[in-house]
Amino acid sequence: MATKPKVLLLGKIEHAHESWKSLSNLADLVSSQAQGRAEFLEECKAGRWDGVKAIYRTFDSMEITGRFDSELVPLLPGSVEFVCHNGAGYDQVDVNACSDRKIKVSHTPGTVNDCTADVNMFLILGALRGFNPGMLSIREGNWRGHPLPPLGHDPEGKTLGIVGMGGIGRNLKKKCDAFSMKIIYHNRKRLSEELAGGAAYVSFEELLRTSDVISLNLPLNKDTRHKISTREFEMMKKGVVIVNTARGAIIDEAALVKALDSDQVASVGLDVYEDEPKIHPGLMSNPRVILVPHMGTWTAETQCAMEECNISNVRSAVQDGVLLNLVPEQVDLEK
Ligand SMILES: O=CC(=O)O
Repeated sequence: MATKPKVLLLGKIEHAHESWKSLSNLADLVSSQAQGRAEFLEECKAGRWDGVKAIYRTFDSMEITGRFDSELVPLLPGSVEFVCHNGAGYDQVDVNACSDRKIKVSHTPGTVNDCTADVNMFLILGALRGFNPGMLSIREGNWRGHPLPPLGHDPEGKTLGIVGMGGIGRNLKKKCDAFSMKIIYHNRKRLSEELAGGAAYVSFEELLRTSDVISLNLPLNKDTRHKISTREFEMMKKGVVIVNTARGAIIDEAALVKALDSDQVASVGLDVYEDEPKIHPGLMSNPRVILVPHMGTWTAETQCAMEECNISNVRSAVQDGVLLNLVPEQVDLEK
């Protein structure tokens, strides 16, 4: 009888237990007991994962392996053909290092759109309306605080600039339509009229110069790291509001703190940080900054859907040799 391929689990299955178990009809399910990156690399070098065809990894498995980078990927056994990442953002995986080894990478787009855009909406409303100072003072027994917090602003009629018009950006656009905001966007590629849904395409610079609220909805990679820094803050309207549910390192946090301190930026809503779980002290101490601890996808429904999606990718990889949600960088490699 032919031996079954192996599937390596890095991290935990928290919800989709039945689906995960059902994979055992196709593959031997194995998991690492490594307590950290050094131990995991040793396991790889010792041939512990030989025969593994697909890897299911979670965001939190960073604690076990660290980043899937150009040091780790070459140490994976030659049998590994697929890395299935449970998350829409896959900056924890060096896709080029995987492509060099002909390893295909998948992620879980789509499943996260609604819930991430919901947090985005919460941050836009919270930051524009300036709720945070009052929410802090009420818990200190101070009602709205003394002096009173400055008046907030209505979303209606404000220009929202969405940087990155993928699934989350487009979902956010629809939500903001309900608040009568004027939506402009910038994206690597201009979208069809149908996908843009009435949002106007503008250059990055025009978006920075004309938006009242800027929402970052683009992936983190070498081209987008610190895409928003001192120069970009200087181009923005004075008193701009910024929200980020994408990845912290898209913003240069030290430059953001300066822009807040000079009132160039009026308020900020953040779900993600440059060096999670550390938060820049200048953000932590500023009541005009709403801080959410990376909870964009933190709902029962979405966590479950993400796991199911990732398991479907593993199943399809093992059964049919194809990933359902191949990362965009590798789509051309397929041709
Ligand atoms: O941050 C969450 C995700 O990338 O899915």
